[in-house]
Amino acid sequence: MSDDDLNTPPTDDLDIDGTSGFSTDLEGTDLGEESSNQGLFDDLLSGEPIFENKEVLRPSYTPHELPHRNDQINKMATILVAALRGETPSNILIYGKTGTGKTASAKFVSKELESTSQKYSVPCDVEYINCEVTDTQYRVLAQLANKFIEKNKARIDDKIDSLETLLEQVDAAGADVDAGPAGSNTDSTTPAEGSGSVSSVSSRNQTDGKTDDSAADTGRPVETAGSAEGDDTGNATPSDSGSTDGLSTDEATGDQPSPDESTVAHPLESTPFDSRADVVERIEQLAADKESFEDVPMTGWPTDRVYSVFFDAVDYDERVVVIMLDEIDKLVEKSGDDTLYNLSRMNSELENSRVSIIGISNDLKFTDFLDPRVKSSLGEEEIVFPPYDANQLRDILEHRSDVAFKGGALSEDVIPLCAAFAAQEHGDARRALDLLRTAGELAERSQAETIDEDHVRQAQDKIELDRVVEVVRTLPTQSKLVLFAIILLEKNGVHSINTGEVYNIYKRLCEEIDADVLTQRRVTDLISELDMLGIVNAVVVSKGRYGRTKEISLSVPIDETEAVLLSDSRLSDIDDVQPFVQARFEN
Ligand SMILES: Nc1ncnc2c1ncn2[C@@H]1O[C@H](COP(=O)(O)OP(=O)(O)OP(=O)(O)O)[C@@H](O)[C@H]1O
Repeated sequence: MSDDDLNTPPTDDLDIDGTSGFSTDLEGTDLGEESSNQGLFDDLLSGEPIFENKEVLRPSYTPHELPHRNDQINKMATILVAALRGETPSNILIYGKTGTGKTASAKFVSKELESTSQKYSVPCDVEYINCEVTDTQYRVLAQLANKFIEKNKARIDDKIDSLETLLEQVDAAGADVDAGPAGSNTDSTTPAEGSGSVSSVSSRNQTDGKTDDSAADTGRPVETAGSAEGDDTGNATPSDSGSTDGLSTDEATGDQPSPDESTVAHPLESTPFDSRADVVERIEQLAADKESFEDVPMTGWPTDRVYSVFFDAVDYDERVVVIMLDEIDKLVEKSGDDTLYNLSRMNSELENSRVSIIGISNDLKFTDFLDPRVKSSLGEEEIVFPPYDANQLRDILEHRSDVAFKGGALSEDVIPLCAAFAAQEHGDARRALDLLRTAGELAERSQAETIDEDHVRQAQDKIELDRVVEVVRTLPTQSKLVLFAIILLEKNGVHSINTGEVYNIYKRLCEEIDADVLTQRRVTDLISELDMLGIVNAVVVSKGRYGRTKEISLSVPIDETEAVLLSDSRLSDIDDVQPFVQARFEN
């Protein structure tokens, strides 16, 4: 706390009626009782809002429809349907430029997969990881381990609930249950029936050593009671066992009541349990399993321990697991291909479950850095997402704008223009949606009644500037120094800047802030990188017998870029830059 802070009276002491010295700040403001505010926001609210629901234009919104992605979505579904048949789906590599709907389509398909798997009670889990955020093997495995532990615990709770209901039914039947089913209960429905957890009572952890042939074990989809609408996927086939209780009658042991003895089944009859004690023992064992799960901390364990916890968590139950690794190239770039290697060889060791990987990337080149075995395993199936053209982008925007804007808020040429701008970039739907949203915001800010072409052009400039600011802000210091040298030259009216001139000023700047001085060759590379980022334009020109040289010019607004550079605390130490420019002809 500063001295000033200490001298500031607590707000409770503020005397707004003007009797104390602190009232001056509030002079002229009307805080009268009849009006609790002064309409600061009223004016802004009074304009007819342009947006009906702005959220649908934000990147976080998941659309229900994805026009122009049917082929890719169908291909993914055709591969992943294997999971619903209890088989291991091939691994999939999805690639395409940014904003081509890869993530949105993959998430859409995985949602459908999970809901269909619930419908047919086929255990299938999809886990999504964004490798730009979770970018080390440790973090990926830890995150997956914890997610599966959570799922296992939830499943155990369901199983225990189901078994406790079974116990209640056994008790209600009131027979000599330890002697086997007596057939005296009045409720013919076992708790597992229609509970949606058909696989639950029949896990590999059964202590009685019995197996059941429920769908969960064979992987065949079984309709649960209440969800037997039939096969609307055209792919999954409901169980033909004719038994929907998931607990095979083969398991029932003990004295089977003969049909004439009783027409009502005992609660334990079609279960793997012989007695009440068996059920109690199973509940205790499940509770002990749950207790034994230990969450992985986000740092600190040896990686092989994390892997082994993850492995056990996945293998705890019979299921097909689909692991979706978005921005998979970032993971490989940051921490190599160990994670992918470990994930892709898991299936040969798993006993109960099967793992399939979906990798999503903007850039196929990352596969060059993969071990050939990982590369061929990961790329079993490849799905390409081509860029959208202007017409497709127009459709996408039209779908969203119906919900996003008030009727009549868009003038006719707005959507075609947004689509055309985004198509010029690289067919990026995210960019198109950003443009439309920003144009709407600019129109709203200027209290216009409709969004017009001008708002779209302003939005394009604003987005471009935001991009430049972000790129420049996150450059490494050395690149910032090179860029600063180019800016200084341009500001001093130097045209056709060459690498030697940039290098001389760059060296002076380095000395000024005590930074390492790189070689001219390295600085030439940094200039090429700035060129690739679209911040400078560097063209090689031939100087006849003097050889070839690069002519460099700035491609971004000079003042804004300089301001961003000077907001870096190291560069802001450079006081008087004028003398540096004199250095450009020195060697
Ligand atoms: N066909 C489409 N229909 C509707 N919206 C779409 C479509 N394709 C993409 N979008 C929207 O565009 C935005 C970007 O899509 P998405 O995140 O799926 O792209 P991506 O290819 O994964 O990009 P990146 O590689 O940068 O992650 C999202 O808001 C998404 O909802």
